[in-house]
Amino acid sequence: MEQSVLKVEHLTVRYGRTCEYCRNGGKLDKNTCPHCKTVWACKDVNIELYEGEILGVVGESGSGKSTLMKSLYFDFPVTEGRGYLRDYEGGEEEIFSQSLQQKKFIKNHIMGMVYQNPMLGLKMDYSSAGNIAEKLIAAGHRNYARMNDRVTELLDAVEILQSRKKEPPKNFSGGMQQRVQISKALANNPAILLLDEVTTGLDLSVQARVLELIRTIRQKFHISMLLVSHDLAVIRMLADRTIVMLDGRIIEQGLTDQILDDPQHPYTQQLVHSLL
Ligand SMILES: Nc1ncnc2c1ncn2[C@@H]1O[C@H](COP(=O)(O)OP(=O)(O)OP(=O)(O)O)[C@@H](O)[C@H]1O
Repeated sequence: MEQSVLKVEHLTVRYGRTCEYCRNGGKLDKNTCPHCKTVWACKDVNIELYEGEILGVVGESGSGKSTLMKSLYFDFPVTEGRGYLRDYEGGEEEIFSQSLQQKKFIKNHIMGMVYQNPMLGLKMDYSSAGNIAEKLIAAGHRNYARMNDRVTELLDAVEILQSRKKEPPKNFSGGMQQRVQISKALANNPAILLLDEVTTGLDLSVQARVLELIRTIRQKFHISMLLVSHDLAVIRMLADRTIVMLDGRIIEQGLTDQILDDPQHPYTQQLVHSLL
């Protein structure tokens, strides 16, 4: 088996102080402790992401998908669990326990994130080129000409006209904002791209272009992606393998075709059949 680029073991994220009942594995009401009301947003999640693959994460609203992505990107702390990146200290160092500075290094060099809400990933008042340059500078770039070349290359890759590179994303349509966000996330050639519901809320035709772009980027840059979506059509189009989340836990995983054509868990069956 080839080496994974990302390995996550027993990831748990909870909101609340917990009580003896839920700490000892008492039955939850969906993801919430009936006694102390602690929310177990992710519980004992294990993931391996391999080089060049797209791993889909699907599940209903509240199943823990965004929590998983945001905790992988260190947007908030995990309660328990371990993570390892092939490109960080050869996969030998646990990432969640690193210092803030090391986490920044990982975010600037090894992982890129594209949020559902472009306001979380972009400075809406900066120029698009400035947004990308910010990411390059954070990774230590200082040479203006080289940065300018890289910005040109990235905007070309996401099909944003060079004539618009000085415009701020707030002037752009939702689909264009997502493309600027993708170019910013790719700025420092990360090994891994995290994509959190990136086409949700876009018109169907715009959605199709963004999805096509993601496919092209995977082929061109051979980048590994973790792709969260509640939309099975998006998952079918892009993901090689898929994990299904319910109430903070992974309940089923496998090759995407297998999961969608022959779901085993009753919840996945319901999810798939509701689309037929
Ligand atoms: N700050 C918080 N405090 C308490 N509970 C929270 C907090 N943030 C998220 N949750 C809860 O954690 C659970 C997982 O939420 P999360 O946003 O990860 O789900 P999701 O699958 O991404 O859903 P959606 O698609 O609606 O964003 C939900 O029950 C949510 O209410």
